[in-house]
Amino acid sequence: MSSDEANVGAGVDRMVGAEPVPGSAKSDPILVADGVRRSFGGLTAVDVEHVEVQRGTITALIGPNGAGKSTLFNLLTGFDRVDRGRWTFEGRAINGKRGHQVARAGMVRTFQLTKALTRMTVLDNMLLGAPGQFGERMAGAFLRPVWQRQERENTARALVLLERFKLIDKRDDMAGSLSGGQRKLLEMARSLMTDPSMIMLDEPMAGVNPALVQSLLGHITALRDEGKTVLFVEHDMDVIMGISDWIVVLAQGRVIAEGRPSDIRADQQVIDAYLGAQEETVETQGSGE
Ligand SMILES: Nc1ncnc2c1ncn2[C@@H]1O[C@H](COP(=O)(O)OP(=O)(O)OP(=O)(O)O)[C@@H](O)[C@H]1O
Repeated sequence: MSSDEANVGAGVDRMVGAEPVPGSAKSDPILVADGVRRSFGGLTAVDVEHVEVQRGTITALIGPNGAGKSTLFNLLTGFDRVDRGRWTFEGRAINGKRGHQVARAGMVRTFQLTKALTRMTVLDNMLLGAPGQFGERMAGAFLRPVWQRQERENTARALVLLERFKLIDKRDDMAGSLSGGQRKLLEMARSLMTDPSMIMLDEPMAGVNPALVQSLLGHITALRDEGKTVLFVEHDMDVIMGISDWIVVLAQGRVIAEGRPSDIRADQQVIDAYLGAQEETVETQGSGE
């Protein structure tokens, strides 16, 4: 099924009124970034003039290798520092905040290389993602009932999420024993421990076997359908075209195009900068076999 069948075919255009041009205004943006710039030595990795992400959509961030996608994710989520730029989340400025503060504000992210702690159990990995963890030692004896209640609530929430992501049978296994795809599921489940309104997924499908791809896709669309906003970086064009409401194309750190999947497919600049290059790569790989 093509994206347009999935999104428009179901009669749902979640991007009503949005113009397919770089920096276009959205009717209900959850994230708005302005003049975000990051250089490494002489290399400008990110130089985004203006971008808005519409609430309650799946927006894909695509672009060739080295386009600046991960760097932009790191900046927006407080895992790297900008040279300049400001951005708001839910109408509040969050530039300058650190990762945990951004998460507390309601925007969480996963990483390209999953950060599951391999020598901890699946359940303990989930609890690490829990909000406001008191330690027993830090809390002191008189606060013990408070943190015990919080721990019970966190564990209950973790178990519900593990059930949802079909990892419940693995809860006492070491995270290191999970397959690549299961680790992606664990990371997604863990990111939901704080009940965020926006989830940023960095290459959620990379290294995932085809059987789990469908399951991950189902989880991503389910999050959107619950009203959460998903921004994801991905290279697999079938996945991108299949689930995205909107696509933002980055090349050399700049937004060169934005639009619905059908706009992006027809955009000559995108084909030249990215899709053409992808096809060439596929052909080259094919001829080498
Ligand atoms: N910590 C760093 N130090 C120096 N250069 C960096 C650093 N992080 C990223 N870069 C450079 O910034 C540019 C953008 O990198 P980034 O990883 O953001 O691209 P990307 O679009 O995510 O690429 P890919 O699709 O390959 O993951 C690249 O040229 C990269 O080499």
